[in-house]
Amino acid sequence: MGAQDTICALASGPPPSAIAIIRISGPAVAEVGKRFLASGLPEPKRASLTYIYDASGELIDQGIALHARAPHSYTGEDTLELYLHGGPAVIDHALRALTSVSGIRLAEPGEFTRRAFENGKLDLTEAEGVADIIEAETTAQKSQALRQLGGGLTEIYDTWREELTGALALIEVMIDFPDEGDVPEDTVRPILERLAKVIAEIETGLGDRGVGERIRDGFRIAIVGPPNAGKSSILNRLARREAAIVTDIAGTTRDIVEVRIILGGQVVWIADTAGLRETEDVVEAEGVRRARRAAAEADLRIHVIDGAAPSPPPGPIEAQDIVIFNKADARPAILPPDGALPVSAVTGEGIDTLESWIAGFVSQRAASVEAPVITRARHREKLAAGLASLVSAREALAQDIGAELAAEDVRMALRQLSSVIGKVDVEDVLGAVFSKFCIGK
Ligand SMILES: Nc1nc2c(ncn2[C@@H]2O[C@H](COP(=O)(O)OP(=O)(O)OP(=O)(O)O)[C@@H](O)[C@H]2O)c(=O)[nH]1
Ligand SMILES: [K+]
Ligand SMILES: [Mg+2]
Repeated sequence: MGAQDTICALASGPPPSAIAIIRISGPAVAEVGKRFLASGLPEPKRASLTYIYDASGELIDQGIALHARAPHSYTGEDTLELYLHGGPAVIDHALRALTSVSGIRLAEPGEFTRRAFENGKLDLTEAEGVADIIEAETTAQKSQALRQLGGGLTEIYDTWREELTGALALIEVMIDFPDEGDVPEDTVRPILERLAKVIAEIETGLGDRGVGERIRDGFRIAIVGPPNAGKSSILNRLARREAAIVTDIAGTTRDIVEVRIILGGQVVWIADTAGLRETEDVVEAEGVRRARRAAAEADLRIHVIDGAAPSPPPGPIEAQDIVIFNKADARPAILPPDGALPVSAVTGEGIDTLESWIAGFVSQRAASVEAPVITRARHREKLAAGLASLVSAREALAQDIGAELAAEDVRMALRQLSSVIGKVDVEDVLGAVFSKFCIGK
């Protein structure tokens, strides 16, 4: 897929729609204007109403053409957008006509944005912001994507890179003038200060409890408790559908059943899990193992006490966790413990309160980090690796012979940070990032 190809795609939603936008980018745009548009290629950035014909002179549609000249376009190449009537026959005719021209083909997913990246219009985190804003379902996701698209992460990484480049230059001075006796403290101190600043900021970024990733991908909540406590019944209440099987047989749920809902303005994944108990049954035991893992990985646990047969919770309860006392409709065997929310999955009692507790938790957690530095696992991995290199550079500097090692570590850290924004050897990363886009973006 050479950059000399001209690409085209439907950029608007699936037909039928009021308007279909067909996007074309690449060197053949001028030819398309000449061959297909009755009034020729319009002036850049001036909308022009025109008839659009195919190569055999058959009318495709009447529509608006909008042209942008390289490099003043989204992709950085010559582009043309056609606003047509959004019917399947129109779209099909237009795309067939365009791709019949040699050098014009249909775009791969994300290829327009990939070209924008390759032409320096966007860095990688900004390109990810483009993908995220299209996927955004909540206002929180949208704001986060907009911040990223606007260079919010780029700015942070650029500051770190600048700081580290400065540190590296100072270390190289130490290496170049090695035989002046002991390295004076004045030489090392500014280097250590720079490293310490970046290390502290990356540590803060990594210690955000995954808020940026959760806003983007959803918060994780696990419903846990003994068999037959009513966990699946609670899940079904929250999901407002029969997502999980409910029976009076203890050990009904084995696999994790996950439901995605929006609460407190956040995407929330609620996982129903197998009842926790010792069991000889291999399948159930595997379910229990998965339940424990889901509980450990969740941002919040909902511990379900069986009001009809209470027993102490089998798993650890963390400060933020919610404890509910289910089957409040049945004559409870004991009073609900302090702080436990009486609920009935059968009558629906207490479910509203449970939802507002969950909403309160996720909106508070989301607001606990003002501007997350990490919004994807990809960022987290690179940052963690970069941090390790910087810590090792700091240790090396503490030793007399360590300047060479420290320089290598700082260079390594720079590479890790640069790859987040796509400034170094990123071919593998690019494939992974852009293939997840929709076609036409
Ligand atoms: N009276 C009453 N019964 C309930 C309530 N919630 C659940 N039950 C009943 O309790 C039994 C177990 O419910 P489930 O939702 O399958 O319980 P579970 O915790 O998912 O069970 P396992 O998956 O086997 O661990 C079923 O017969 C439900 O109808 C409730 O609030 N009140
Ligand atoms: K059950
Ligand atoms: Mg169940």
